[in-house]
Amino acid sequence: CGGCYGPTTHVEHVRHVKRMQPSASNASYGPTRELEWGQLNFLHTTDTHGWLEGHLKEGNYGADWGDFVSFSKYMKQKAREIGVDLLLVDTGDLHDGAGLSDATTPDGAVSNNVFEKVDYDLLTIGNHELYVAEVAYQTFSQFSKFWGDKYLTSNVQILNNETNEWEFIGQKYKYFTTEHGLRIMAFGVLFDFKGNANISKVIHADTLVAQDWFQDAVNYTEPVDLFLVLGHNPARVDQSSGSTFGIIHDAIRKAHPRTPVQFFGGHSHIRDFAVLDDSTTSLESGRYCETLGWLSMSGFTKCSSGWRSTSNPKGVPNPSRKATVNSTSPYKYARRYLDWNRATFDFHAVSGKHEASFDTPLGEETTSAITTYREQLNLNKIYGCAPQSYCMTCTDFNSTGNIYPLLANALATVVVNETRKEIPRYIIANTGSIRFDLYKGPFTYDDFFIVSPFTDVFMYVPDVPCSLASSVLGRLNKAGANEKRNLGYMPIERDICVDPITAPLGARDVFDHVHSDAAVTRRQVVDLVAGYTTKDDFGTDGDDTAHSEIPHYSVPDFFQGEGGFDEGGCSGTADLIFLDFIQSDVLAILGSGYSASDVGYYINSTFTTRDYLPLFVEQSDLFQSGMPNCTTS
Ligand SMILES: Nc1ccn([C@@H]2O[C@H](COP(=O)(O)O)[C@@H](O)[C@H]2O)c(=O)n1
Ligand SMILES: [Zn+2]
Ligand SMILES: [Zn+2]
Repeated sequence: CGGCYGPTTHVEHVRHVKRMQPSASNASYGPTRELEWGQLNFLHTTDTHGWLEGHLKEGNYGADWGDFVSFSKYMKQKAREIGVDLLLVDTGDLHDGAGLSDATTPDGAVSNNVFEKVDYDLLTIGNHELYVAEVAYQTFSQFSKFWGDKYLTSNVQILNNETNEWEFIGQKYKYFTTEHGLRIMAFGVLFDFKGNANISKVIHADTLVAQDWFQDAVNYTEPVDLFLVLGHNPARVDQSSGSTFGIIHDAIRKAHPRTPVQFFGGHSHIRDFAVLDDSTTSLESGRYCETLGWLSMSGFTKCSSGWRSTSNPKGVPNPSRKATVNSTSPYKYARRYLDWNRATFDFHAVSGKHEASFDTPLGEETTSAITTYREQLNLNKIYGCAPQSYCMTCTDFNSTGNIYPLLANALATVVVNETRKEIPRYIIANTGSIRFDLYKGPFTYDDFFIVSPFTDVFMYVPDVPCSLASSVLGRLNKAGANEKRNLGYMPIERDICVDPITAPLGARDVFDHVHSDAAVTRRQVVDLVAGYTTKDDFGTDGDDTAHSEIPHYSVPDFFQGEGGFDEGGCSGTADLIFLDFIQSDVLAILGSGYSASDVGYYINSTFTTRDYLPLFVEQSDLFQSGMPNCTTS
């Protein structure tokens, strides 16, 4: 391809990138260790956020949902062959992050159909299924009905608009017996989310555990060999994570001091594995179809559980670690974070077995359906050409390689009310409204959703004294975002501070390396592709493919664009513009002199965070000068 792009060659480029995924046959990159299979095994997805096409610009995460359909089918067959159980589980956040889920009305209208091709055993709901009433109703009336008793929402209700009664969106719990006899009690618990549309209710964990039905399920009349808790909830239970798994764990432990409890979490978008006690562990499997989580455990006996197969499958490695060093419990565990690419799937499926491919007819149909939907939604249409890559956290917040200075410029340039354009303005957004890096080269319709998927409206307070207006950003950042404060949630910063000048592989190089099509080719020079380098409670060997570390710089909670100022800066008054999503944070900073009655639409009720970047890209020389022959090189 040689880096050549144009409206018609882009799709070919996309296919080309998919074929450039790391090859399992090249020993210098990719997985090298077989998975440990236990008696009970899990494949876990979370926070897919519509990325079902896979990462078209990063070969290392380039498998699509069809590939996963095929791989998961293969793994289920393998589990049967070796006489063990394999459960497929998902922990929510299906929307807001890619064109396939967000370019339809409502979000998820086609992507949910694609998602449903995987034969999940259990699923639970994420906060992104609850922000918008229409999406919540779609989840209730379609998605939940499709999955039936597999969709667990132990603490989430919706107002049924036909009966006017509050109903659980899915099932409260599920008691079932696996193919090999394990008796499992499962729950699905969303963190104590407060931003849900008011047609839904999130029952907080401390209330949930006191409810009669929950206590009855924990003290079930039938035997339980394992409690399984899926939750859109950080896996790690510490004061700063905002996870409510600790409350659920305590409630189960009060009744069952030794029965194993297995948690699967999400929401904080990280790879993590936490040990809660001798027979309780908790796995979180990343985000955006970058990670497929693997958890296996053994230790069930025929006399003390319903298990009726061999104690450990033969011909494969088995879980070998107790949860804690001094554990007296019989359970042993293994966990792995698989990179989401075909080479990884291939390695764990067909490699060395002389089979041509792990693809199944349904997997291939799913891939074709994704291609068709993308064409129908015009997701490949190119709107501009990014002259360089801009990342969210791999460079310093104020540097030219960071996305926020670019977006501050975009806010200043295009968020303008023509009738007030002479009035100085501060435009404040939350950094969390930006969801992904922006890559050098063709900037497509899909990329608008990938970078800024939400529909948060630009509101404003007119004529705020400059002394006050100019202080709001700093004070907001000092206070932190309301949403995080309510949750007790602190972003989990990796303990990395890499100086781009002195780092062995400098920040700039790492960024280019990670984000370039040539990344995989360059592995011969740098040995490892940059990516996840996970440390969890079992150590540093969880990443199925070893990576070199990506620099990570922290970002404040808010950023702003400034427009309409003359050389003297702000004197007199200014318009204070902000997103409706952060209105309560802004009013809290403005203080008692201001209330919601002072707030109006700055442009109109439909101009949102989805609109400003497209406008900027179309208007700006920065993004138009490389057109129409846009290249990545
Ligand atoms: N309308 C919205 C909704 C959410 N956000 C941002 O997303 C964060 C939550 O995302 P998760 O995938 O972690 O659940 C939230 O904290 C906001 O930063 C937004 O900006 N606008
Ligand atoms: Zn998420
Ligand atoms: Zn979430």
